[in-house]
Amino acid sequence: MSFLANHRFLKMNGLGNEITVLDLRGTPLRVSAAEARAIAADPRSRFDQLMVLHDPVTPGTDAYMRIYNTDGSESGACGNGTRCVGWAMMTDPVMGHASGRTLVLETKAGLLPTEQVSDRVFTVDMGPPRLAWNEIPLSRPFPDTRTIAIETSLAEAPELAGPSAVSMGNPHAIFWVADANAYDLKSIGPKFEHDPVFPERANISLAQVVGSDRIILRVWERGAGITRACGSAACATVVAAARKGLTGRKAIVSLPGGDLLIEWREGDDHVLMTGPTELEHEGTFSPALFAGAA
Ligand SMILES: N[C@H](CCC[C@H](N)C(=O)O)C(=O)O
Repeated sequence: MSFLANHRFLKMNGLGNEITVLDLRGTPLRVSAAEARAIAADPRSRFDQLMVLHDPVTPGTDAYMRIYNTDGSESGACGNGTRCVGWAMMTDPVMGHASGRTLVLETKAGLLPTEQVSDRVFTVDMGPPRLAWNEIPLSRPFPDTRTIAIETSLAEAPELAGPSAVSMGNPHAIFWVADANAYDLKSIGPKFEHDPVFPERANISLAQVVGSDRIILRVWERGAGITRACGSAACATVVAAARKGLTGRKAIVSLPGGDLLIEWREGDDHVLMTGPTELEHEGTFSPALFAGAA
């Protein structure tokens, strides 16, 4: 029987981005890709991202997080999920051992200082963007990632070319469009996600700049498909927009699930993301879920 049988989880969301939080601190256990897919398949625990808490690795941090997509693949960043973990570690009666209003979380991509702004609102320091082609990563050199060339060209939307590329600990491609709602993202998203220029695939955003401090954004997520919000995509988009002179370094990003405030701080170049969290319910995994999942 899987160690996950009867294990407790929280079903949360950050702006409608579906997040399941699972605490494995105090154990050496690790969720497999098949187990993640099994958790995603149950409507009670379904997620766009599964956030798994592990014991801290770097001294001074509060927890190490592994982040799984619906397809079982792992990501180095999830902005909305990180806010949810912040809430869980400060507020949940079982997971909430943290004292005070700040935490430092860690993923394979780096440290994420997380601060409670009010009851359910959190700011995550998403760190500096990675802008060099080999850090994103792209499969061949581009001296300037503000605009890159891709191989995919769509007969139905030839204007979708020359996206910006940014890593926020996970790879993002941002297409600048006049109307973010004018496209069938479900059809075009997977084609760009798998473009050969993205060796680790990419999260695909359609960004409509509506002012020097406001962007409308829709996202097709690597490994998860269309989500109602993607925090790291919002961060990547404001960085790319500011680099192109389309907005300033601080902007509201309006996603289908609601708004995020993003600031690309001067000085240390860190990107700060502020937005809400919501607890939907808690539950325990049915043992039957993992029959066949190693
Ligand atoms: N929803 C997440 C992003 C998940 C990233 C994932 N789809 C990947 O990079 O594989 C967010 O709020 O940042």
